[in-house]
Amino acid sequence: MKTRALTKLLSTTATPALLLTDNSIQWHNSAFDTLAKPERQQIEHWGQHGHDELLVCHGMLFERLTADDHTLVIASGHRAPAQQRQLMQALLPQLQHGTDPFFALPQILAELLQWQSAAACKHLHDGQLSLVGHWSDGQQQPPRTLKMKHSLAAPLYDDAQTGTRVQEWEAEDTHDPLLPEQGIWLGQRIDNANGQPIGHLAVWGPGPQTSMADSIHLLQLCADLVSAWSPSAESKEPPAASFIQDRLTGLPLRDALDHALTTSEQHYRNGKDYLLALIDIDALSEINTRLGQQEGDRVLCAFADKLRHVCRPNDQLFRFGGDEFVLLLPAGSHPPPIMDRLQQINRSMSEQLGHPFNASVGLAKLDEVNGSGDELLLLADSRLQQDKRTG
Ligand SMILES: Nc1nc2c(ncn2[C@@H]2O[C@H](COP(=O)(O)OP(=O)(O)OP(=O)(O)O)[C@@H](O)[C@H]2O)c(=O)[nH]1
Repeated sequence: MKTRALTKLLSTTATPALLLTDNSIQWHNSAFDTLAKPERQQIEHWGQHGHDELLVCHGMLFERLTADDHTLVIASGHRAPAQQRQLMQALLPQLQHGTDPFFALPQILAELLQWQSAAACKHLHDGQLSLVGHWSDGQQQPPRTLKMKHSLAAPLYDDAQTGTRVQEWEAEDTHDPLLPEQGIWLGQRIDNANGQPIGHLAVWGPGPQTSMADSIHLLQLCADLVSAWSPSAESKEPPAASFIQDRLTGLPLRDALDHALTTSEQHYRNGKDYLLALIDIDALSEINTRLGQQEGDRVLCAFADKLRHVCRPNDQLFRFGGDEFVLLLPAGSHPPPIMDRLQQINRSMSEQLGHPFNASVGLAKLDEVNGSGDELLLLADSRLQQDKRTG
């Protein structure tokens, strides 16, 4: 069990959580601290030695999840403990493997709450939504960009007070391209730690097979989890979006990358490592000449969109120059499978464009260059040139 991922995820949730390793307390969140001492002792003792499967304490229901030498004790409330447990069991392994929660959650939510469809969107610039995860009729659907004004979710972003919205619709009421003729839609906005909307979750279909209250409850819990997982909860760095963005792709540019590299150098000195991927579209000049500048622009935008979709909350993406992009990713003990993801993007770009597409890549880690951001870029560039030569 990756305890660091777990503790990060649960640190800001409002319900108490406690992690025991070899039967002694390794970590607890601040909600656990707010309980009276006898209650804390009761929960700890039950976590270590209790025979009952569940514990009711302080009006909450506590459950244990055990793996290897670790026991995670979490309060789940009375309403939907089994669903919360299933949610965590489905979501945590995906997060530990570096899957973006926006990609993973729709399938989990649709199956758990038995809705026909579910989606998770990130809020982009210029009134656009990036549909990252979309589960419909038992299948994962491809990611795409949507116009906010056509989405039933638009009021969630207009009115900061209303984070949750339920709506019945009929075909004539909406231009939302995701929705069938009629049904019920439930949406939940996701705010970051500063209260700014970063996206939303939605489920829809003929109606919930389980109770609507359970669906609302679980969507709200997921929004809290995604918010806790997002980088702004712990980082005081200005987001890349505070730099001027590229007008074509909406991505931050070279100055934002320079800033991010300086920040990475500082984190490196505190023991964190980073992986940089320098990515260059092959033969864009040929596409421009053969198919026109507009097609070249379309290729750049589509590629930027696809790269955006594979970014996890802590990953950063930049347009580095004409046809070059940079992905800067925190690199823990399990490096993200970035080569696999880029190969998938190459394949889906070729399918989408109807002509062959390839982007070459050079990868380098900060610890290979003793923590120097400039040298990190140089090393990634020399590997990119090598990749171009060898194909
Ligand atoms: N359509 C379009 N083209 C661009 C833009 N920015 C740069 N380019 C083009 O990208 C091409 C980059 O040229 P090169 O660096 O030689 O790259 P390439 O043709 O992709 O060739 P290789 O990278 O060697 O495979 C040039 O033709 C630029 O005009 C843009 O915003 N839109």
